[in-house]
Amino acid sequence: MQKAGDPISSCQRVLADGAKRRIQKSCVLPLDARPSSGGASRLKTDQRPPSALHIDTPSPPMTNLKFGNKKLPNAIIVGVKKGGTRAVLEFIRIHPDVRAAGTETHFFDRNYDRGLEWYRGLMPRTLESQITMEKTPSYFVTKETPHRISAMSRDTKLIVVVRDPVTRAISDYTQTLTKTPDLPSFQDLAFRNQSLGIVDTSWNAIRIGLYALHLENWLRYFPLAQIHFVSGEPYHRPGRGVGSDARLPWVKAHCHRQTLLFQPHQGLPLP
Ligand SMILES: Nc1ncnc2c1ncn2[C@@H]1O[C@H](COP(=O)(O)OS(=O)(=O)O)[C@@H](OP(=O)(O)O)[C@H]1O
Repeated sequence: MQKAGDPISSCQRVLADGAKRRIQKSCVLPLDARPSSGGASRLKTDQRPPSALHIDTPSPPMTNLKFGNKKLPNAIIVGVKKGGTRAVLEFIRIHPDVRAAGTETHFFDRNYDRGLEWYRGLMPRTLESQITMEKTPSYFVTKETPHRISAMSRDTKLIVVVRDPVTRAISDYTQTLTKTPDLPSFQDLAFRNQSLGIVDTSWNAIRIGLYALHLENWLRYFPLAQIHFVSGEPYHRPGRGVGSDARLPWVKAHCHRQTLLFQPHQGLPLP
């Protein structure tokens, strides 16, 4: 693995050229893990001098190669919805030893009946040394999920991205509002009695933010040490959360600040 002080690597140059992350990650593949190329059809491998094996054989485009196997995730971002989970996953997966499912699988809450092989099929191919991840924020508040994940593997690392529950609720409400424009106001939904200030904790946008309540369910199946909590707050400031985040030192190690491009208004690294 590259050290923080190393000069710019070929991987970083690829990133600087604007190539896709998939190519960037291929930079770190050990030579002995690369499959032999299609040049063998012209000359049998055992007829060739050993020195020529890697020199005069044209390589197929890297994007056409399939490395490794699909594995069940070692780590899952289980929540919380609107906590900044996408940003955290995108920053973590900059690390060349991490590969993640592109979309939310919802396996443990909506698709459990499809079985583990279906779930495995959604995962990216990884080498032995690489970590497989996925994120589905609704897992955190789904009663069955902790038990189901522990049945898959009790060693699964869990990541929970938390955010101020009030701003989280507003973010959640705003998203719903875009799909349902005639939704009652936030205040109408948030309070059971506005004049007495009694909050309606049964409203989903509020209920999701009762982190301690949901956590109790997880602690029945996983020790606290296996659950990693991340504050999503730094990720909510455009342009922050990467170079300045001491918890993600590998981001600095693998990417020069200048090569990390940001989506305007959001701050996610470009795919
Ligand atoms: N760096 C960065 N890039 C992009 N978006 C960021 C980032 N940091 C935080 N956010 C804010 O996180 C909110 C979305 O959270 P999630 O990714 O967990 O949403 S979801 O549950 O997957 O729908 C959503 O919050 P709101 O804007 O308040 O709705 C995003 O703006």
